Amino acid sequence: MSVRDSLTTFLSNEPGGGLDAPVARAVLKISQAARGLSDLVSLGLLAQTGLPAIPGINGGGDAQAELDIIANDMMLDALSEAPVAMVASEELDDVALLDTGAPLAVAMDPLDGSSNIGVNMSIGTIFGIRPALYPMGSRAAAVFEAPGRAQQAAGIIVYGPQTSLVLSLGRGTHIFILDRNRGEFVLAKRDIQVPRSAKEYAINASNYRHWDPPVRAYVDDCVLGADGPRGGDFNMRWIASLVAEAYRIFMRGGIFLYPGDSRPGYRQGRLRLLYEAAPLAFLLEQAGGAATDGQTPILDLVPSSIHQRTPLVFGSVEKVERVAKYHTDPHYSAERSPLFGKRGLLRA
Ligand SMILES: O=P(O)(O)OC[C@H]1O[C@](O)(COP(=O)(O)O)[C@@H](O)[C@@H]1O
Ligand SMILES: [Mg+2]
Ligand SMILES: [Mg+2]
Repeated sequence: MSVRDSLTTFLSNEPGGGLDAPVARAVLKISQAARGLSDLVSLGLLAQTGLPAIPGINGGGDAQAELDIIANDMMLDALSEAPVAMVASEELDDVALLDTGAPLAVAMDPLDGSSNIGVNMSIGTIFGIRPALYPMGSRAAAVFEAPGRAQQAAGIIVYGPQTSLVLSLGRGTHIFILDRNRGEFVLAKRDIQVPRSAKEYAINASNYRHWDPPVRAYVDDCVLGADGPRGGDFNMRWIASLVAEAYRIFMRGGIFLYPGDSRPGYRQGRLRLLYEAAPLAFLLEQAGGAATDGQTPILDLVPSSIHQRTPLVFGSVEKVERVAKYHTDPHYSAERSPLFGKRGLLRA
């Protein structure tokens, strides 16, 4: 395999059946839908405001933009031509049944970062593919009530200046770029590794007052920079598009946090375990990075419902581990900064 091989060539060389393997067929169908979606996004016709043509609320409880609904329909149409038994989508209340005897189940966020549609910023698609294994007679949703480690493949597609696919079939994480002249995704980087050291952190800092003390302490120390216990300065980034933040972290390292907070409905954060956090965690672990809910690896968590939320911390391993220490080790969350006194009061 060489850089510039097509996704089709890449998949045909994968062990376990090449292009005939169910996972390869599902990935190809998703990539074809993504090509169509990329064209639609780049035309901008649905992006004037990002507001919904027909106002609606999705299965996850968020307002839907027209493009959210179109992306969902395009992905579902594509998956109905793949060996997929069922789909759990951010845009559907319940699991959609396709070919019920087929071997795969797909969880997806058809369009992530949709608040960015109207402002011409990167948005994306997130998907995780797992075996459609469930005891006879149980609900279809039970198939998704298994840890993220059950995934066989996962990917994100970023519709940005480039349309990029970050893909793992469980043997490393690879980047493909949509080559519009060839009309297909081509391999751009094989076996990427999340850089270990980086000076960027990403968090929606407007929620500072709602965070728990360990998260405040971590961010306080980043803000203190060279004057604090970290002994060096940081940059902060917030795009409000999970796929775009993730792509930057795959390229440059760093850390992303969307913690639980004290706002009503945000105790478990904002992001969804099954179709946002778990696929990303799969890609990150395959690229030498890490993803937790603050302490526990995301891939060990079992969703109890398809739209369950989770706090999410991901990026370079050492940084993610450091955040966990702020939750468990008083040495990290206290005494190491001039803000100690304030923190002590907060924790009391
Ligand atoms: O507006 P906030 O609270 O900063 O949240 C931003 C987060 O919400 C999301 O937009 C949620 O995804 P959806 O757009 O698929 O609902 C993430 O992409 C992003 O990280
Ligand atoms: Mg999303
Ligand atoms: Mg979405």
